[in-house]
Amino acid sequence: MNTSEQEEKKYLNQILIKINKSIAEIDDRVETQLRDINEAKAHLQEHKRDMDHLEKNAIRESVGQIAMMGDAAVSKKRRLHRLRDIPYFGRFDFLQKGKTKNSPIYVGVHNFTDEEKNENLIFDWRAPISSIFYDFELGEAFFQSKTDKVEGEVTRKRQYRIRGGKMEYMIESDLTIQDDLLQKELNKASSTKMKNIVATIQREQNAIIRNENAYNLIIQGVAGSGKTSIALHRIAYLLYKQKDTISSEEILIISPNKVFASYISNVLPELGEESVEETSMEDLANRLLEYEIQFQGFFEQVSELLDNPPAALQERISVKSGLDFLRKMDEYMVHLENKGFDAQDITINKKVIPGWFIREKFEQYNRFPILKRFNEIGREVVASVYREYGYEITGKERAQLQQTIRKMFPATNLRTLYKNFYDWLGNPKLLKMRKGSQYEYSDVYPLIYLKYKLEGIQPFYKVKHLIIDEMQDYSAVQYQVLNRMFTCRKTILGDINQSVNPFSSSNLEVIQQIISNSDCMTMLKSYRSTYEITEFTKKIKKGVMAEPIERHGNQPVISGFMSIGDEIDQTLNKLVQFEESDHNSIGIICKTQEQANTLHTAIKERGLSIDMLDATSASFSGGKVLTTAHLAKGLEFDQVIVPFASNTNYKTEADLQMLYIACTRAMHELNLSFTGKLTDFLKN
Ligand SMILES: Nc1ncnc2c1ncn2[C@@H]1O[C@H](COP(=O)(O)OP(=O)(O)OP(=O)(O)O)[C@@H](O)[C@H]1O
Repeated sequence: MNTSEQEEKKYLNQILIKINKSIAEIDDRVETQLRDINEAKAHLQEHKRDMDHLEKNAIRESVGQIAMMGDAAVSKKRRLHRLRDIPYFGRFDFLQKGKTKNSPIYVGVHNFTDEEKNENLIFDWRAPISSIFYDFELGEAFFQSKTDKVEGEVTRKRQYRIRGGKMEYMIESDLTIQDDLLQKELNKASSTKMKNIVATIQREQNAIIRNENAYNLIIQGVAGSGKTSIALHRIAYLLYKQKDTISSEEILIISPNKVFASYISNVLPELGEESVEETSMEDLANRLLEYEIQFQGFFEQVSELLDNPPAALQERISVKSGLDFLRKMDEYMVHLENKGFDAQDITINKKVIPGWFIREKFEQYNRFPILKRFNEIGREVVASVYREYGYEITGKERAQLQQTIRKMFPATNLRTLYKNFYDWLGNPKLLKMRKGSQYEYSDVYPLIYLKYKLEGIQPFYKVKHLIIDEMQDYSAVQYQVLNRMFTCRKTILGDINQSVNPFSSSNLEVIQQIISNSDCMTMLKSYRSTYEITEFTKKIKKGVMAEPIERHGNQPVISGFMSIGDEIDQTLNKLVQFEESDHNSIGIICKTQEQANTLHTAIKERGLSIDMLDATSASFSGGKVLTTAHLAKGLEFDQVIVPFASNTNYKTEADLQMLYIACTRAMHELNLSFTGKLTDFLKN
């Protein structure tokens, strides 16, 4: 039963031998299959002339089948290679009620079966029985099998750290075990890509990952609570549990930007699943608007708001993001329906088609969006002229007819109708175009909503599960559009305290109001930062309920300077010191891109290097990074420096959010600096 560590190591070696044997068997099998394919192809080539159609097809089919078996073997081999590195990370001994013999259950990233003995040696972390590992300590326990609740007792529990097939350590379970391994994991320096947390998933996180009952699941979690990690593990879980009904191509993630997407890109492959498609609200908008409309990006909108925004801009943004605005748009649609279409008599070849007939057809086709009705009305007119007068309308007359019908409606162009909407609203100033006929970002989703109403847009039926990260950054209008475009199940996650645009953000109530049939789960424990950093950030945003993990480090330091030059100098010194530290990454996080640019120039002048992230960046490489709070959202660094924390730089509600986001990116160390007076947000 592998009681001692020595026995565990011996057992590990036996497992590795079996895994290696399986790999060798697959290699043999693939080699044979390859030979079979080549022989079949050669045979086909040689005897092509003597074969009939059916014989040729039979050979091609069998080559296809062997190739498919080959593909399956390759992916199995990939899984075995992963197991060879880390075969398992946990074990528990479960004595099922009514049985006398308990069996050790080893839990790993994948299943592994001894095919000769037909014995499961490693259980996939997503298997029903593996939930015991996450949900229970020693004592009574149960799991839900496909059909029953299976009860029993956990008599032993262990966790292992195995890397490269070598056991680095093993922890025997008592009640605090989870914390021991978790502490070790969290103490580690950051990595360039987000890691899987499969060995240390916490109970409340497990409940979210395995929640299959909720049709839509909304997760509000404090900074660093593992929302993104959990969402990715949930995808892996659903792909495993519902493999007959959902595949990775049918899952879509809406994430804030390409940098973030690159940062999280390793988690699913590490868990043995294919990556899933990722998009952003802007990419999606372009798709829905068929790339025909130019608009400002979200990043630019946020930048404008951080730079003394005019009150009118703030008003335009907040008006256009609320549910009331949508109601107005719906009223406008009713107005267009009732009063917009001005049906008139039409004369074709001296034959009159009365206006009432045209109106009747307009109303009869009300299951079509308005702009899609005109062709139908035209068809009806053609048929009726033939029926009533026995006259067949010519091609030219037909084109003329269509044009006449279209003219009965104020416009058929989305842009014009959108503009008309503001005139109808009695507030034309609410629409302000940017240079080059570019729309403001706040107009993009209202435009899509109007397009949907006027022309109809086909929903993305192929997507069977939609994940929306950073939910707080999307407006009610955006949720309405998403809800119509994606009729599938959704997992929506975010943190209202990390909104980068307070004028258009959505809180939980708004989201729940729009995404009906949703369950909400809250995560309060914060895993990313040390106790000291989490407590510090809680003072910046009062009322945040984050519970810090008991992992201690240095107190955050705030340094004041007499001149900006001195402040920049110290920032550069810190960058030099970082090279000698144990840390893998440092993030210098500014409020605005302009400030980041200033620092970048100073860094280069000093002959130092740093990776600057801006709105055009597409990947995250860790190490030394200079960026803005907006782009740093979702990322994390061993050490964070927040420069320019003065009362002139951080003074508005939007600034406060940025400061909070910047500070919560720090895992182990946080330094802030200012010139002149410290921002009030840091005085407590
Ligand atoms: N159970 C866990 N075991 C180990 N590490 C964990 C666990 N939960 C979270 N973490 C770590 O905490 C950090 C934060 O996780 P993640 O980025 O998923 O949180 P988040 O809630 O999305 O954060 P934010 O909203 O602040 O961007 C990551 O380093 C992640 O690996």
